Amino acid sequence: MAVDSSNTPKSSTTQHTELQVELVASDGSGSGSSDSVKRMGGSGAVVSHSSPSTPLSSVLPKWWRLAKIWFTGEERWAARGYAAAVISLALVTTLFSVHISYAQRDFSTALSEKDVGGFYAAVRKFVVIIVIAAPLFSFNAWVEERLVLAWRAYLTRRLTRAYFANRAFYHIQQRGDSMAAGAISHPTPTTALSEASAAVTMAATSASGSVGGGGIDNPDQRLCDDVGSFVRSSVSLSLTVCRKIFSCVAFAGVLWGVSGSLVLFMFIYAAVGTFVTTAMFGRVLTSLFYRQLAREADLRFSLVRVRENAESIAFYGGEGGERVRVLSRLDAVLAVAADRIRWSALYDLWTSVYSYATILVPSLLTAPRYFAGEIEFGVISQASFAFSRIDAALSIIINNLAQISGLAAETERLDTLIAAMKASVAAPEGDAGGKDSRGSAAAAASLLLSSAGGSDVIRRRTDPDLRGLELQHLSVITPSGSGRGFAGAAAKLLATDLSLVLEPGQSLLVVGPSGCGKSSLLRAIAGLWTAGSGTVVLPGSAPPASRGSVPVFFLPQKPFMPLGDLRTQLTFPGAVPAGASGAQGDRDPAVSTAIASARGGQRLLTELLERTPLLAEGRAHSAQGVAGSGGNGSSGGVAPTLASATGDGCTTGSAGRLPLSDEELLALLDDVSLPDLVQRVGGMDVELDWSSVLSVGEQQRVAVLRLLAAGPTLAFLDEATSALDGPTEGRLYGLIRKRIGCYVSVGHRMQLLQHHTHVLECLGGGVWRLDSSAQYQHRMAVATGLHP
Ligand SMILES: Nc1ncnc2c1ncn2[C@@H]1O[C@H](COP(=O)(O)OP(=O)(O)OP(=O)(O)O)[C@@H](O)[C@H]1O
Repeated sequence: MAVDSSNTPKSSTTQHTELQVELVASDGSGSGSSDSVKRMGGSGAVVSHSSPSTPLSSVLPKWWRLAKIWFTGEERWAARGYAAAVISLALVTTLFSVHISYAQRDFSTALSEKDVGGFYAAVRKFVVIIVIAAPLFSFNAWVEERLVLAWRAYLTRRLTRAYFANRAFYHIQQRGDSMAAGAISHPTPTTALSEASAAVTMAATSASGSVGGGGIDNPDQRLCDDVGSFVRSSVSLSLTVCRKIFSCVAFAGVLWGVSGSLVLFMFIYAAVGTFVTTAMFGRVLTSLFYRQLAREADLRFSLVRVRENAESIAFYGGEGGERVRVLSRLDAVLAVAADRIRWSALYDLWTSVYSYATILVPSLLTAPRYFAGEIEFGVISQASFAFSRIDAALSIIINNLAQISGLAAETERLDTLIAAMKASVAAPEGDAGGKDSRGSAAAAASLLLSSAGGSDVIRRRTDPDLRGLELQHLSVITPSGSGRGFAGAAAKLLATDLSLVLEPGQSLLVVGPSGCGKSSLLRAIAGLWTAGSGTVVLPGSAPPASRGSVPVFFLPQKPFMPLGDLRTQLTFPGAVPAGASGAQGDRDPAVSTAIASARGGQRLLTELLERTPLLAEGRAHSAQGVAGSGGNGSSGGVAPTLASATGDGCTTGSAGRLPLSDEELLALLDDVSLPDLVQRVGGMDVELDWSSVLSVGEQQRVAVLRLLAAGPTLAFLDEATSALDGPTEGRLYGLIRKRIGCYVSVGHRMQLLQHHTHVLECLGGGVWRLDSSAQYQHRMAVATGLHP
């Protein structure tokens, strides 16, 4: 073990106290809105404000950006085929409508003239048209539904994959979400207009997706509900526009034949109506949709949290507080709903007045010519029909404003989700965005680092020959101005110029007071945080001919139990069920390329896409993957191995690992003192809510089993045995010592000392000290007076 002397406290230059710089929250959503935080009257809760709600016209380019993901992706021919089919059907059905108008005209004229023969001829014509048109109309509806389904499936898959690429889910969560306190506050406006402006302002919060720290609210809801509604509304509105255009052209011809002045009047009337409608209701309804989506997601999230933490809440007796919190979120939903009802009523009143006027106009304008004997009776009804069709076409915004507003809100929310994913590629440290977009937070971080003598990104690389760990002048700072509850928080220097080399056979225990930065050091090594400077060098490939064989494996503080059977728990993150839809190929780089356009993202996403087929093929093909994984070690950049780190394990793509047989798993269960687990739960294939049925200590033993199964070159354990009794912890460390060549643990218990060769102690203010275990023990004994 080698250590740079600058890490010892004797250096006076490093004896500074905690450096703190006040940071201003910046917007990492990429939406470009500027945030400020204000205290709203009445509720007293903190609300994040940003620029006024986006006008509808600026949503169109964002909508197209989202729409073209499908239309230019790998399913583009299917997408375009569907689009061509529904547009053609819309055209055909419009032509049928024109025919129906002529049939109606003959029908009415025959009736008024008591022409029996003409009447039955018109009825026959009408029946023929309906017999052909009815199946066409329902076929049209069927194709439309299929299109919605195919588009939604594609878009959800693409966004979900991007959500998991480059750990976007982690960075987005780190940047904070709407569950921050201010998200549920509600203004108490006194007039309809102030309500409207409050709605607009509140909407901007969700529009930028930013609440107090540049994060986005409820990404899960965006992936599930918003994608579905976006697709449905897009299809329905696009088709409505197509139909309206066809109908406008077709019926304008019909109406022009009856009265040119009617056509002229129609256009002027519709233009004035559209202007008044969008000016009066456009922004308000759109912003109310934003608020509604965000508040409903908040309510659902608060209930999910209660379900996930049911036992802790019950132990604390915290149900009273939780009930109030859930009900306050319900109040926020209801308040938005009440606003919407009020504005919808006004909007309905306006559209009714507008529409009723159009019923009278055609009769008023054509009746004098009928009375003069210039036109027959049927022409009046045909003119009314054509007039109503053109009116419907020209009043598309007036009649569909509610749906347009909803689509605008969903477009904005998906657009900011993609922007947040891009930011994860550009600035994976969980900071408030890329270098350029970080604004004052970045400036403050740079200031902090310049005092620590660094750049502002921790570099990581792999060395195929390395069997241990190397830290070169590592400085780590917290992601500032980000994260839940960290909005505007001061950046904190956790390590300054830390250098060490850990060799095979050596092990390091990281100790220090709570909150000094032990786990954060592991976060920096794992690449979850990159704010800081220096270089982390990690093993690039697994030891030859070893079992599961991954170079590096992390066990986090909180064991993660995925959904699935017991085998999935034991082999996580190694096994992806064969044929699992989540692992289906998604090789078109549309979304991924968009996201990856930021610095370095392309390579990571390409790696992800390349690995996917193997993941999809699962256990059956994983043996071949081992052979392929030999070349994973690269000497520059972030190792693919680490790029996929999540949950308990950070392993080389799971495809690179040999599947474990049940016998091997049983033997490992025996090793980690869980010999009867399989029998107790009813078999390897049983699916349970594992985090509820297993004690925390049992979950930690399962996590250690995963580590032993992976057999990495280098392992990191962050208080991974903290819930275990002393003897069990000792037994597990005995196994780890035997089977893992090199490991780093974070822990508080003195008995862990005997399982480690070295100790890295955090002294605070970014200063660390490295000792051998014996030296450390001696120092402690002297400090506590046990040793002279
Ligand atoms: N996402 C974050 N954003 C900003 N600061 C953070 C974030 N996560 C942790 N911190 C802060 O970084 C500091 C170090 O946290 P860390 O989790 O590394 O502490 P630790 O030494 O492992 O503590 P413990 O022994 O209690 O687990 C703490 O002050 C913590 O509040």
